[in-house]
Amino acid sequence: MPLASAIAEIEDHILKKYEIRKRLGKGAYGVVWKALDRRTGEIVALKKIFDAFRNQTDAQRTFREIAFLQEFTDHPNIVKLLNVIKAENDMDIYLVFEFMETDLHNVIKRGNILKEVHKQYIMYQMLKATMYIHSGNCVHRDQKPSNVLLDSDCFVKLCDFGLARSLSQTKRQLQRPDTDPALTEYVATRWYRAPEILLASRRYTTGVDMWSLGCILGEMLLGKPLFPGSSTLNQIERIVSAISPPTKEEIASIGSNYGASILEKASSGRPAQSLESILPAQVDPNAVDLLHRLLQFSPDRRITAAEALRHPYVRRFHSPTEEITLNRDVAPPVDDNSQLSVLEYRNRLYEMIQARQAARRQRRRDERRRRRRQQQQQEVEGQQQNRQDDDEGTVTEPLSNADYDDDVTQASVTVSAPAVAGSGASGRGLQSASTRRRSAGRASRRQQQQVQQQQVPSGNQLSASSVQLRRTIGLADNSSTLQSGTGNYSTRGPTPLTMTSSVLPVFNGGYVQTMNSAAASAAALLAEARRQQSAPVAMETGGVSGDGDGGLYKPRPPLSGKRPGGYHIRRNFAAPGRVLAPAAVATGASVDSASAATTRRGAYSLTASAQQQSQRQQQQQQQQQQQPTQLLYTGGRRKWIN
Ligand SMILES: Nc1ncnc2c1ncn2[C@@H]1O[C@H](COP(=O)(O)OP(=O)(O)OP(=O)(O)O)[C@@H](O)[C@H]1O
Repeated sequence: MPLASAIAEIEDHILKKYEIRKRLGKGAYGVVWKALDRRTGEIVALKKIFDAFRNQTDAQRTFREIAFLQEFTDHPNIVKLLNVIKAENDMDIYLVFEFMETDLHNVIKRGNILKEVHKQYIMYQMLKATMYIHSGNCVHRDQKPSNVLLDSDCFVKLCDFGLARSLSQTKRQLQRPDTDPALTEYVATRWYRAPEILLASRRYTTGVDMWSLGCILGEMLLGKPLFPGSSTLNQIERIVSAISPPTKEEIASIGSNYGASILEKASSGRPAQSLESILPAQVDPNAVDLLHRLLQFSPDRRITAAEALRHPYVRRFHSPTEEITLNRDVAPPVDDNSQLSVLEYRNRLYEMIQARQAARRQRRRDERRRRRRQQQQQEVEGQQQNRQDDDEGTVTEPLSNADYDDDVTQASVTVSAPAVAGSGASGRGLQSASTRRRSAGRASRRQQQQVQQQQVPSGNQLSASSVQLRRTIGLADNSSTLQSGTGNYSTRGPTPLTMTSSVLPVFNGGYVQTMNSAAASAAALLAEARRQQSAPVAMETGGVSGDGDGGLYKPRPPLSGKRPGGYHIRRNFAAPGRVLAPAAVATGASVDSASAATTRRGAYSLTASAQQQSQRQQQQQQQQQQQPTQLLYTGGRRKWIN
């Protein structure tokens, strides 16, 4: 559809806020566009749900989608709803989401793009999101490749919660004698529908999502849908011909005579195959094993998301600290079982929108106040320090640290050159230690101010969904080894934030502590930025081994050719205790040896020598050789190339 006619579908008050860039996709309920938020410069996905309150079912679906998205907003693998805007005609609704570059359906369709490591990483992230939803006693019920959004780093976000349901509310409903069976029926996409749903069982569990995940895994392995049934009967036929046949007890447990008779009919049709015979011969045996465990006829036998996260297929990504759960039942504010009138749903939704707007305004006010206070405080501190420096005499220029700079420029993100006070051994030791410390401190403050004064870049320079972390680090040294340091972090984007982490004195071999502290500061800043912006923010930092960013990295399969190295920048930080320095990631070494490696690196930055430099270059070359197969992502949707 040409952009002009797309724009004609969008109301003026929306166009004032968002500049439409292109159409991204269309589902049964809405059209999604890529758009620029004119206020923040952020690129977003704008979904228009047409006639959102056409009837009770649609009104309930719209309400549920928004309610569940709000509940699950804290999970990194679930798409974030940034805004909900009502239409002037009171019929449509606009949802604003963080933007993702493509979806899994499009990627699979392009053929041969996903390497094994990508499939594993996608499954891992899907399992994480699913475990989170299930831990809130909810089911998504519509997992399929087009609802798996992806970016060029192979980062996954699950979307479309229009069919999500709370199992605690469903359980209460089933206990009621007057239960209307129609309420438990739903129309998820057939190819990903679990057998119990196809067979009209009224007892559904989190197992329905696990089945869909099996179908998604099968589709990634096969390169096309695993069970593309043309009707409900044909769907069941395809399933029973490929998986182990259900036992009599399993059939009886469906609790539906209709289901049992359909199953009988389907089983007598097609000749039995096996999953292995459908899949290509060279498929990873771990993938086949996980597939078998997901595609069990009986939901009780199906592997759970929590169990699957420990499966060998996703082992290389398994990280318990990142596999978070919700320790409460999630339920939408209107009980799923009490159907309201169309008007009631609409009014409840409008109330929700107003409450969100008020909360956002308040957050902005608080943020402005906080920034003003912070600025005043920094000015006072700066004046005090300058007075103190002047009292003490000599002012010298900060020492540069070219080595450190070298390291930093390897990464693709902005990292300011640090001011590092060197030891005598560095050959720059003519100044006194106290002068060096003062000048480094002054330079660090100056840099911090420069970072704060940075203009917020416009949306095309920086996607605000990926607020960049700028980092300056000043290391003060008073012996030949690294002893203490501070890391200054700041985010850029709609609401720039800064933070300084003071690192407790550490000793040679204790560099991990520095890294832990850096990770903790970065994580705290990220949380704060998220809180203040009610928007998805991520931080990025760069560097290589020993730059104090431990814990911010994670091995991940690069889908993008943009960043070198066998590790990728981490968007959501693990608990500070978990340190995975790039050196360790690249070599598969443990944290202890990462610590040792980074300590050497720390010492190196202070005592540069040609020999160490060549050692480091060799190490970098090795790291580059070890990186997994890379894909080039040339930007834009559907532009994935090998
Ligand atoms: N945040 C996003 N960023 C980029 N593309 C998106 C985003 N959200 C949705 N899309 C694209 O739009 C398509 C439709 O979105 P969505 O599934 O939310 O619509 P729907 O009408 O609810 O679909 P369905 O027919 O599956 O119910 C997705 O498959 C995806 O390609």
